[in-house]
Amino acid sequence: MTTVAAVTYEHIKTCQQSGARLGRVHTPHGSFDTPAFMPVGTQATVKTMSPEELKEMNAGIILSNTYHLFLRPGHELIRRAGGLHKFMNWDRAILTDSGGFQVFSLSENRKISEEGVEFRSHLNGDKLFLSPEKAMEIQNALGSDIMMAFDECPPYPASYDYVKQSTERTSRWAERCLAAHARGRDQALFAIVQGGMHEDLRKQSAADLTSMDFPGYAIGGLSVGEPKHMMYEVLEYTTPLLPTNKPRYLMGVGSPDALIEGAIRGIDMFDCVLPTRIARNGTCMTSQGRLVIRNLKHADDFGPLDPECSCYTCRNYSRAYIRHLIKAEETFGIRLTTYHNLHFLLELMKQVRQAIMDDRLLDFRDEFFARYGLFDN
Ligand SMILES: CNc1nc2c(CCNC[C@]34C[C@H]5C[C@H](C[C@H](C5)C3)C4)c3nc(N)[nH]c(=O)c3cc2[nH]1
Ligand SMILES: [Zn+2]
Repeated sequence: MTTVAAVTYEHIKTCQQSGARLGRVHTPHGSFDTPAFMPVGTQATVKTMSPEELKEMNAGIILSNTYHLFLRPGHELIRRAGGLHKFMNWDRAILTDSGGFQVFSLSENRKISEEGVEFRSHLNGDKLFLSPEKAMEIQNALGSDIMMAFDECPPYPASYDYVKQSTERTSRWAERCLAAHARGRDQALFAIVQGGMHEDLRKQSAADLTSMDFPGYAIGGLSVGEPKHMMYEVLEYTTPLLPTNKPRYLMGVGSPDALIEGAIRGIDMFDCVLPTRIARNGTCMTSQGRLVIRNLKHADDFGPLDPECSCYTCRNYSRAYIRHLIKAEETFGIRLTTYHNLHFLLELMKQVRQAIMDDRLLDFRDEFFARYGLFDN
């Protein structure tokens, strides 16, 4: 695993049929192929998975989070532990989100100002404050390979004027993040393009941020309840505004269909809680679509979750057994569904990369949808 001092993007080829790109992202903790799905580890763990299991399924990068780790156990403790990699025994790449999104989705009575966001902890009600500078301090303490700029993800729907004010503030915050980011560390700071569903605001945000020359760019403000076709339209006019020699990360996406459609529109990196979250109530992604293991019809089905899957769960356990564990609320049950769902998405991205290599990603999409049925969220 070659490691490099900073984060760089290596373009390998462009799919002649779809325009999607095959690449590799190199980081101080190893490289990963793109388009890539990044398993999410909210509280310094990908729930119920060990680092060894994540490596077994070839996860090259995982996500963690400023907001949750700031609240508990506190970033200073993790700094004293030697950083997040050491703390959670993960020696591959880590990306941390900046916390802004979670303040809006988790905490009560938050107050946003030019300075930053004041909010109450969703754990104990303590009054807390996040700002571009604070978000940089926390992520520097965590030692993640890729840090995200502190931004505001506007709610959907929102007025044009609200999105305009918010997007312009996010650009000013990005400048403050750059200034505050401890220089000389081998951590890469990615900017986050906002602008809601408005082409002129997306253009303005992309122009502001690309003029500051970040090593990578995320597209934020999507997957916030807007119709899928709207998200794809925004991607179609936003991705081309970003440099081709740097990674593009679509935040909070997504379901299998959205991963394929995003790759077709030039996205390299994705994160989504879906596979781990739905696994905890026994819902599994399979090559034939969504499978709810609690359904009675699986009670005496001694076949695997997915006959086409080669994962540890599908090689060793039956639907009947997994259904029993989930009904009995045995934690081994959600370990098995989580392992399978993560493996499914990581495998799907491997097939997407192969389809790009073979210049046939649009054909792959049609074949996938024909068998899968559109995943309904
Ligand atoms: C779902 N749709 C969506 N997500 C979004 C996120 C969070 C990405 N996931 C990181 C996250 C978020 C939570 C849950 C897990 C762990 C940790 C806390 C980090 C993934 C976003 N994050 C930022 N900074 N900005 C956005 O515009 C944004 C838009 C999103 N739209
Ligand atoms: Zn499986």
